[in-house]
Amino acid sequence: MSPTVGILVGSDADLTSVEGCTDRLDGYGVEFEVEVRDVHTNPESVSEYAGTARARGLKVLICAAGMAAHLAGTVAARTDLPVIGIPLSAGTLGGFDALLATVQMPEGSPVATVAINGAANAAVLAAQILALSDSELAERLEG
Ligand SMILES: Nc1c(C(=O)O)ncn1[C@@H]1O[C@H](COP(=O)(O)O)[C@@H](O)[C@H]1O
Repeated sequence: MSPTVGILVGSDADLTSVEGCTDRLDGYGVEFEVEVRDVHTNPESVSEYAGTARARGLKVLICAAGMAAHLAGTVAARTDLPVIGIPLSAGTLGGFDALLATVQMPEGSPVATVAINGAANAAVLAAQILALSDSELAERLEG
């Protein structure tokens, strides 16, 4: 099956921070893909990913980044798919910078933001969204 959840992280160093998300999605039997895309060094690559996501069968996007975390907001500006943001603790401000950068989106481009390092809840939220049109997944979530 092709993935329904696309997970982007801003850096290779962030990959371990989304393991709580990928482990949960695995447990729910949800197919996902994980890619490293950095909007600061390669904004075109982030735009391309977000702009083609729906056509490639993705239904929910999850973006995790620390510090000046513009990744989720940029993705949200380029797609109508639901976007979940995971602010990561990194640098000197403990993730508060990433939290504000992720959550404070303008009207019309929401990012559903979980807690700092809240990777597991991002998976739960993504699965809940998918379960709206997938009764078998809904049953697995209840169980
Ligand atoms: N906030 C972003 C974005 C982005 O928003 O696209 N890309 C990387 N980063 C963050 O910068 C920090 C250092 O990244 P590097 O490891 O690439 O130097 C990480 O916390 C990453 O999430």
